[in-house]
Amino acid sequence: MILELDCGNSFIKWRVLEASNARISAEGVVGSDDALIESLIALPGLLLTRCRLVSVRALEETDKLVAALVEAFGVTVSCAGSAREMAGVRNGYEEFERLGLDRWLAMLGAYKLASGACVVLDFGTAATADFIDVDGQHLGGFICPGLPLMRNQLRTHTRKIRYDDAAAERALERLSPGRTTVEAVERGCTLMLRGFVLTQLELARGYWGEEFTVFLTGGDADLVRDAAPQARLIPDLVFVGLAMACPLS
Ligand SMILES: Nc1ncnc2c1ncn2[C@@H]1O[C@H](COP(=O)(O)OP(=O)(O)OP(=O)(O)O)[C@@H](O)[C@H]1O
Ligand SMILES: CC(C)(CO)[C@@H](O)C(=O)NCCC(=O)O
Ligand SMILES: [K+]
Repeated sequence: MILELDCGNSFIKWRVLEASNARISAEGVVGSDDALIESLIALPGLLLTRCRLVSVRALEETDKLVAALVEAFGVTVSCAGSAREMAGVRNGYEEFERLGLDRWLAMLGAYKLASGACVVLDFGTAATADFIDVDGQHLGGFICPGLPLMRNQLRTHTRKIRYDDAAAERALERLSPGRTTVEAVERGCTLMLRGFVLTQLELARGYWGEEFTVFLTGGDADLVRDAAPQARLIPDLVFVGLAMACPLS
């Protein structure tokens, strides 16, 4: 069995694949290294042969996680690394190694699935956009605060914005102007993300007319789906790219 990990800034997304047919036999989202190891140990019949991971965390944090995996499961771990070019995609950053690896892998996956010009929109801790031309050239991208960061900035820097997660979820049943604080904040931030999507689509039309594919991914992608009805929602886009960057044969 193969363990795949996407280590973001807030969460670790994990899944276990059968080595023979690449079917997903278990998956989850956890908040810490310890929670990951616990979730995996709890799986009946787990026999890990390999592990591949992508991390946007600090090197020391990633090394610590790798060491914990080796210790707990005796597994060999491959980590995705930066590249100037891979699978037909050319990294557009001035310093290619500075581009976030989650963005890079999502781009590899997107370009493979689209076989043409595409925009990748990822909604996690940060919201990111990346543009890939029909010939695989990465034109660059944008990084903004995602919903969790926007919400937390408001909570942290104001005295009177306080509410719980359940209220936040209820507030998003509609997007009309809020009549309570929680509605005003949750709907306002959601509209910011939708505005972000619309702007990226406008930019893409400027480059390519209607000849491009839009990909949505990340934990909050669902919240912006209405803004891009033509988009392909691919929650595991980073994992698609991870398999390309870290082949196990
Ligand atoms: N099962 C889940 N556990 C945690 N968050 C979830 C879950 N499902 C959806 N989410 C949403 O996903 C968001 C987190 O996004 P995601 O997991 O893509 O990235 P992340 O690890 O926070 O950050 P990064 O962008 O660095 O990968 C949260 O704001 C939350 O609302
Ligand atoms: C932007 C995030 C936080 C999105 O997860 C990640 O891709 C990252 O840390 N990137 C490094 C900076 C950059 O991509 O320019
Ligand atoms: K991510």
